[in-house]
Amino acid sequence: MVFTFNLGFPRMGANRKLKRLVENFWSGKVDENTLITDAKKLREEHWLLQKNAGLDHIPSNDFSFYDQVVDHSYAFGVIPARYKNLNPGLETYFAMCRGLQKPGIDVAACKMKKWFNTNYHYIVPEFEPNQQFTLNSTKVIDEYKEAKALGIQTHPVILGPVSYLMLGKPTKDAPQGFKPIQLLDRLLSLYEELLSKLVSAGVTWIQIDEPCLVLDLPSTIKNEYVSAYNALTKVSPQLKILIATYFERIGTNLDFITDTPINAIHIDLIRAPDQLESILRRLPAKVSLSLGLVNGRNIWKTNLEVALAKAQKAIDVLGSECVFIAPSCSLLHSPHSIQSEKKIDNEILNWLSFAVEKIKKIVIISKALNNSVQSVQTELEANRKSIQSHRESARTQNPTVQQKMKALGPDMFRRKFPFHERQLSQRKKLSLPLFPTTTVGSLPQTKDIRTIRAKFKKGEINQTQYDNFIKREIEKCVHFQEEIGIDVLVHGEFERNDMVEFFGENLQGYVFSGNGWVQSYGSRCTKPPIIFGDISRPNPMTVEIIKYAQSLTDKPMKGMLTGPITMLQWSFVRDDQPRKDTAFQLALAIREEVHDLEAAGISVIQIDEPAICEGLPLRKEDWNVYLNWAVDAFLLSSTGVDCSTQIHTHMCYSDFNDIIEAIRCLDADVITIENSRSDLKLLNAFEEHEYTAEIGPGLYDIHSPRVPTKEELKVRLHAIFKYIPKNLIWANPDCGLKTREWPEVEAALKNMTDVAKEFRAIEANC
Ligand SMILES: CN1c2c(nc(N)[nH]c2=O)NC[C@@H]1CNc1ccc(C(=O)N[C@@H](CCC(=O)N[C@@H](CCC(=O)N[C@@H](CCC(=O)O)C(=O)O)C(=O)O)C(=O)O)cc1
Ligand SMILES: N[C@@H](CCS)C(=O)O
Ligand SMILES: [Zn+2]
Repeated sequence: MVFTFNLGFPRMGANRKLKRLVENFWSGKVDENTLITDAKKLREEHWLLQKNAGLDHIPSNDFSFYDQVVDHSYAFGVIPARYKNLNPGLETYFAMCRGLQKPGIDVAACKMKKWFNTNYHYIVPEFEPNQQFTLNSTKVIDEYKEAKALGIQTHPVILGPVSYLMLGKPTKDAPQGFKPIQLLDRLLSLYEELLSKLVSAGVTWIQIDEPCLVLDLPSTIKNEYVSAYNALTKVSPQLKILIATYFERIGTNLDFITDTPINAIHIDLIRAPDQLESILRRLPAKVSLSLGLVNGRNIWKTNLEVALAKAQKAIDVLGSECVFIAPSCSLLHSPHSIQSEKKIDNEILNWLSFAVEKIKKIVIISKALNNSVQSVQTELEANRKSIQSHRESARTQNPTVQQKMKALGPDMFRRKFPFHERQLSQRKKLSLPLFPTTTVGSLPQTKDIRTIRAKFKKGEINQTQYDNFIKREIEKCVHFQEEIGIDVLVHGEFERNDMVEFFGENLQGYVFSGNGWVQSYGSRCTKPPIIFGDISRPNPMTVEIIKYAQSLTDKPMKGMLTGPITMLQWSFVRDDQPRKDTAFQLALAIREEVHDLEAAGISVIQIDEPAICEGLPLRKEDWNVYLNWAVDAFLLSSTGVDCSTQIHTHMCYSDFNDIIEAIRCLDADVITIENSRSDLKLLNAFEEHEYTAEIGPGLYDIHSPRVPTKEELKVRLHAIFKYIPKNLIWANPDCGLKTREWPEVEAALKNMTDVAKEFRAIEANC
C-alpha cells in the first residue's frame, strides 16, 4: 500500500485569513489572545481539510505568523543581540521580522532573502562564532499536540540543521573565515533534545527539510550531512525521519544516505523529473521514497496518467510499502482553492488546480494504486478529458504573435549606440545634478486606494470616478516630489494592484484568479496572473497615465514597466512551450510599450527586473543557458529606443556578484538596486567588474516602517563612494514604497533628498 504525504499547506488560508489577522494585530485592532486563538482555529481548519480529503501524512508546524525560518531561529534562540532588550515573545519575534521603532527603541529588521528560486522570502538567520542555542519556544511541540487533540496524528515539519546553517549568515562583527556550518555540532544537540521531546509527545514521523541538498555542495558539506543524520537517527528507534528535498535534482548529494539510516527521502519530480530512475537504482533498501508528482508551484492540473506511470515505476522497484505520493514541494507556494473562483471562465478553470485540489489529486493517485484504477475511473476520465481539452484548445495559440517571433532579428537585441555616447546625449537632454534623486516607482498603496479599486472592480464606482481618483493621487505625489526636490519623478503606480498582475491584466494570453493568493513575505501576498496562451499587447498599457503625470511637471517623469523575466517569474506560466519562448513574447509586448512611451515624449523609462536572479537555476551548470535567454529577453524589451532615451532597470533580492556579467550585458543606462540590508557587499561586484554605467544603490530599507535618519543616510552614501565613482551615483531607496505609509515615506524621502543636496554642495565646494 502506498501512502499519501503532504509537505506543507498554504498557511494564509482561504481569503488570506492569516494576513488580516496578523495585520489587525500589528495595528492594534486585535489583541494577542485573539491572534493566538484565531490562528489556532485556522490551523485546525487546515488539518481537518487535509484529513477529510483522505491524506495519510498531514504536516504540522507548517504554520507561521511570518516565516518558517524566523520561527526556527526564534525556537533555537538565534536572536541577534540587538533584540535582546525587547519583551520576549511576539514583540521580539515581530521585531526580527519588521524592525521596531517606539519611544526609546529603534531596531532594524533582519535581512530578508528569496527562498531558493521562489517568490517567497525568508528571514536570514544571523550566527555568531560563539552562538548559543537554546530551546526558546515549544511551537513545534504545541502545534503537534493541538492536532493530536483533534484526533489527527501529524508529522511535524522542521528545517534541517545543515540547510538552516547554510541559509544563515555570520553576524556583522564575526571574524573573517567564520562559517555558520562550524556550529553544526553544537546545534545538533538541540535538535536531539527537540526530537526527544517530540517523541515523548507521541510523534512517529518527522519531516526534516534539507532543501540545500539540491545545490552544488562541496564534499565537506556532504560529510556534514552524514554526521548530522547519523546523530539524529540515533535519537529514538520510534521516530521515523523523512528528509525533504525540492526545487531541483538531488544528484550525487544523495550519496550521504547510503551511510545514514534515515527512513525516507522526498524528491521533486516536477522540477527534476529525470532523477527518478537514477534514484531508484541508488536508494538503499528499506528507505522509502516520497514522489513529488503533483506540482506545488504551478496551477495546471496534474496529468494523472503520467503520474500513475511514474509511481508504478517506483513501486516496481521499491514495493508499494516504500512509496509515498506527494506534491513536489510544500503547497505554501500554491493558492488555496479554485472553489470560489468566479473570474476564470469554465474552460480554463477546468485546466487548473490549487492546493486543496492538489491534495485531492494525490489521494486519487494513491487510490488508483492501492485499490484499482477502476475505483477512481470517473476521476481519471475527467482528468484525461481536461488534459486533452487544454492540449487541443485553440485559445492558447495566436498566429500574429508566432509570426512576430519568427521575424526577430539580431538588431532587436542591441542598443544602437554605445553607453558613453548615450550617456552624453542623455546628460544633455536631462540636465540632472550630481547624485540625482529618484524613487524606484511605487508610492504608498493606501487602504483608500485599495478600497476605491475594490469598489471600482465591484462596479460601485465608474471608470471616470476611478480614473479621477487615481489622477488626484498622482497630482498629490508629483507635488510632494517637486516640493522635496526629487530630480526624476515617478507617478506612484497607484493604478496598479501589483507590478505583474497589472500588466498581465493589460495583455492577452493571461487570465486572473479572483483569490489565487500566494504568500510572498510576512502578511504580504501576490496573486500571480496565469499565462495560458501566446502573449500580445492589444493596446498601450501605461502611456496615457505617464503622459498625464509628465504634464504635471517640468522634471523628467519615469515611464515604469515590469520586465519580461519578472513577468515570467511572478506569473503562473504555461507549461506547453519553453519558458524562453514565453519570455520573448512578453519582451515583444514590452518593447511595443517602450516604443509608445518614447513616442509620447517620455525620456526616462524604467524596466524592472527584480526577479532575474530568482530565475537562476539552482545548479550552476544550468546557469548559462538561462542567463543567455534572460538577458536577450531584457534586450528585446529595451533596445528599440533612441540614444537620448535613458533606460533604467531595477533589481532587488539579488546577489549581484553572481551575475554581474549578465547585468552588464543588459546594457541599461542606470540600474537601481537593493543594497541597504547587505552591508555594501553587493557593491564589491560592481567595483571589481569595473561596471561603467550609472548606479543607484538603495540608501535605505523599505521593508521596515522605520525612518532612516539623515546621519545614517550620509554614512551610507559616503560608504558607497568607496565603490562607485561619484558621477555615476544616484540616490534612491532600496525598492518601491507601496507597502509603506505616507508619513514614513515623506520623512524618509525628505531626509534622502536633503542628504543628496548636502553632498552636492560639498562636491561643488571641493
Ligand atoms: C516587489 N515584490 C513583488 C513580488 N511579486 C510580485 N508579484 N509583486 C511584487 O511587487 N515579489 C517580491 C516583492 C514582494 N513584495 C511584495 C510587496 C507588497 C505586496 C503587497 O502589498 N501585496 C498586497 C496585495 C496586492 C494587491 O493585489 N492588492 C489588490 C487589492 C486586493 C485586496 O486586498 N482587496 C481587498 C479589498 C480592498 C481593501 O479594502 O483592502 C479584498 O479583496 O478584500 C489591489 O490593490 O487592488 C497584500 O495586501 O498582500 C506583495 C509583495
Ligand atoms: N517599480 C516597482 C519595483 C518593485 S521591485 C516598485 O516600485 O514597486
Ligand atoms: Zn524592488
